[in-house]
Amino acid sequence: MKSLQINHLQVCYAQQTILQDLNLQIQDDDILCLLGASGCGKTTLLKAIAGLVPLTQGTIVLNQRDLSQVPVEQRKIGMIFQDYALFPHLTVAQNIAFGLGKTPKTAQAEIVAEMAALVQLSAFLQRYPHELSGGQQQRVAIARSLACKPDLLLLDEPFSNIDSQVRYQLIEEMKGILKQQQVSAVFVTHSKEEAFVFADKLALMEQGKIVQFGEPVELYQRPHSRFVADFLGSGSYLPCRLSDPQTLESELGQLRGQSVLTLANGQPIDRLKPLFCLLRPQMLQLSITGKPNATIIGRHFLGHTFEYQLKVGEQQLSVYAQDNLAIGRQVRLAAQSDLINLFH
Ligand SMILES: Nc1ncnc2c1ncn2[C@@H]1O[C@H](COP(=O)(O)OP(=O)(O)OP(=O)(O)O)[C@@H](O)[C@H]1O
Repeated sequence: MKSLQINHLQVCYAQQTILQDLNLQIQDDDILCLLGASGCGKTTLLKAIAGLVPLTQGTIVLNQRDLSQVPVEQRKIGMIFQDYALFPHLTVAQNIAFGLGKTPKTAQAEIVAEMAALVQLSAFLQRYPHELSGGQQQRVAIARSLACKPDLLLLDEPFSNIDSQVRYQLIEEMKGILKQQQVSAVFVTHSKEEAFVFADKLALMEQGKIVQFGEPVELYQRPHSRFVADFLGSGSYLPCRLSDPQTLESELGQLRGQSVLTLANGQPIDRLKPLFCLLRPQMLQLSITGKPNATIIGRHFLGHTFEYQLKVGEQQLSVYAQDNLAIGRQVRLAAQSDLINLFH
């Protein structure tokens, strides 16, 4: 079975610990995203997997092979950077063929043709990198990496230089190509939107540690901490209290869980501590009928919808709504209760 396993990894630069006790596992052709704030150690983790920085502790195992003693060039790992790192004096065909030195020339030509077709650049084989768009250059970089049949592809902010208009189309294409070629990938990004579109698995990092790992939808809908909740999307924390093990009381009325309520991290609720319920804007419904319980105190027009800031008691909440409503208007706000995330 294909897999990447990282166990108790520690990496230090000089006296500073950058990654500590980091554990991670992906399987088959999963695409893993490393997401986190600047300086949290994402690139360092990529470099550790590639063999470009030494490990202080721990192991990295790729397809049951411990990489500890395996030199960079024998790891069967491809790397793609945000600046594509193409050779400017080589054509597209020569760039794609670059890593195929030992392969006979006729086989090289076949692989180049196959890879160029895969990334839809068959008509561009004789061009030089400066004659290509950013997206096309990135496709060449991917074709060059895949030509060597890697076991794993590492991508460091691969889409950050791509125009936002074509970025998501390129991401979809790249995802399709990696799935077709059955190649696992680990990629780094600052953008949660890119992570949601490209990743099968998401590892959210904070100060050299993975704070939550899982499918993107799982992290978004079931964040284990406020840090994860806030990193992945906007939301407000509504004070509430437990009236029975399955029911919450708040300024928005009652919220009822499908089973006994716990904190978002699975720990039991401490009834002596203040309790807050995470409410994403899309979990709230604003209505102009019904008994008002909220006042509009701010609004932004987003094109496809409005985002309103509402005051509910002493609390401020954000909500999306289609209606064009004035600041100061009293409205009725209700919360959807099937996704309750509670924090102290
Ligand atoms: N060669 C180095 N020597 C010493 N410290 C380094 C070195 N490279 C990176 N660091 C430090 O290690 C920490 C993690 O850096 P890293 O590049 O892995 O972060 P990152 O999450 O990829 O950040 P960004 O999103 O800004 O690229 C930072 O504090 C950085 O200053």
